[in-house]
Amino acid sequence: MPWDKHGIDRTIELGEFEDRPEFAISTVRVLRTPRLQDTFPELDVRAANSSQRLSHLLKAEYAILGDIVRKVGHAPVTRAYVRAGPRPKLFFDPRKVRAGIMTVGGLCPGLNNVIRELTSTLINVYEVAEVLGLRDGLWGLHSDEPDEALRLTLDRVCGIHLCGGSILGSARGGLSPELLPAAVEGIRRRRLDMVFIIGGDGTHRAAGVLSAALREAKVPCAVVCIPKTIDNDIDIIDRSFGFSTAVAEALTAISSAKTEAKAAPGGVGIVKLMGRNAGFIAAHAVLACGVVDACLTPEVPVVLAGKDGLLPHLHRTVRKNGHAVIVVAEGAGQTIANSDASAFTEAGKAYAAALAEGSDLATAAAKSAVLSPGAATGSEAAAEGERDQGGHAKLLPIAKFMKSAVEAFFKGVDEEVNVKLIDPSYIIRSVPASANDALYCLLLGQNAVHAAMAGFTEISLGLCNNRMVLLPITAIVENSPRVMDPLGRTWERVVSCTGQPNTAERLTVGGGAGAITGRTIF
Ligand SMILES: Nc1ncnc2c1ncn2[C@@H]1O[C@H](COP(=O)(O)OP(=O)(O)OP(=O)(O)O)[C@@H](O)[C@H]1O
Ligand SMILES: O=P(O)(O)OC[C@H]1O[C@](O)(CO)[C@@H](O)[C@@H]1O
Repeated sequence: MPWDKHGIDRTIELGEFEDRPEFAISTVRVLRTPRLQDTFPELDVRAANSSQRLSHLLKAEYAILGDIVRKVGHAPVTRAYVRAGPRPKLFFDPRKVRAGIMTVGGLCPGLNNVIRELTSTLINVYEVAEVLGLRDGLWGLHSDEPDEALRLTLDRVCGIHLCGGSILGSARGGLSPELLPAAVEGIRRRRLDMVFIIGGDGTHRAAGVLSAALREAKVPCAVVCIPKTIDNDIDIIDRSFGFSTAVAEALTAISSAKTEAKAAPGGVGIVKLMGRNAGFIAAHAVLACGVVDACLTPEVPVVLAGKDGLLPHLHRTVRKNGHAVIVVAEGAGQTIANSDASAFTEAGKAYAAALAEGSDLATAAAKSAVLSPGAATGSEAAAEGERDQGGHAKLLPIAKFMKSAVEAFFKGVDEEVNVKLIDPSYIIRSVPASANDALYCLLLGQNAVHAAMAGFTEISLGLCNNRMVLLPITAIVENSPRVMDPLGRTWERVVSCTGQPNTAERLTVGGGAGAITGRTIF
């Protein structure tokens, strides 16, 4: 059957590209992926991949194009990535391989799936000598527990993916400059040929530092990262595993908020979701459930009063529907989160007075921009305050602030409001992976092992245009954590779904008179 059996929309002749050079690709540059062979050519065993379980061995030149969409003005040079998969030649002799696995950072649905798949691919496909599960993130490199206590076997990993969490434990910290030499020594002492480090952007940075130190110390150990974060803030890849499970779990909380808000007079449900720098979880949950009236994310300024004010929008929504639901990402509005919420009573009074005088809703909203200086200034405390082991600033409680601000505003309007704050918190990331994420984890685990066995190092991997590719860690960390484009299509969809005022453009021009904005804090 010919490939065009269903008919074709149009044919673009190459000649057309010649006339329209802005669409043409003349050069494809495949991103270089480091290999141990470059540093340790003398150790390259160049063994034929003789696994009985593999029949599709990839040729070195297989690559996946990075830019699928071609826009006017795109450079004629495009990126491509090395395709992941089993290679015909191995750097290591599988029977001698000793491998280590670690999970680093916060939990994420699917961690156990990846641990199980790494272990079973190493044992079943390559029949390696030893697989060790190092405990408590990067701290595992410093532990002197005997290998027997850490050994991962097929029995040990059987069924672990049915539970959330990580059987190895997960932690932040463990690779400060003072700890780095001991971490390298830990790898040398255990004679590890490859370490699989499952973690987020911070972990990738740590893995880059560790790889460089291993190279310098002449330790021939492959470092392969597997990107993990429910925040979906790792650059280049289509998505990180666990993200869609977390979004699905968030829908349960939003649905409860809707039910609670509907049942109470003047009900307003607020759901707080994770997302320190990036609002992907909040935005995707809002789009997926379709019952939310306002979404606050770190990327888009939070404007509470005035023409584009969220509070007048909520009042309108409650008046029209009897209730409203708000989703707040934890990193949103950090410059206002500890300002004086009671000041919004004045905003509510001014808004109500304008309505009573016969102003239309837009004019009344504009008049609500009457605020005490305490509310308008906010605070930068989140950037300066306490930090966790990963160096992240402890966030200010934006969801609680929103609850107080809504209550204060409705008090000023003199209307009843019942605000219910739901914080599903760690629930969304401690659940087992969905089927979709489980499948993704399987592909990641298998391909990570294939890459390490072939000698790739200082790399990560993931889906790129729906194909599994290998990526240098340096390329991953360059623009991670990534954030949602406030002027992009996802945010536009959120605004059209919620009906909230779009305050995104203020990111570039700063807050207008009377507007309260919460800028992004990185
Ligand atoms: N530049 C760096 N150099 C050395 N180690 C680092 C570096 N950045 C991060 N790390 C280490 O990696 C650990 C994990 O990083 P981080 O806490 O940012 O979590 P993460 O990997 O981004 O995962 P999550 O998405 O759960 O936050 C840190 O606790 C720290 O020990
Ligand atoms: O409290 P912990 O474990 O540091 O994790 C919180 C952070 O982890 C993340 O979920 C990323 O995994 C962030 O959204 C959140 O701020």
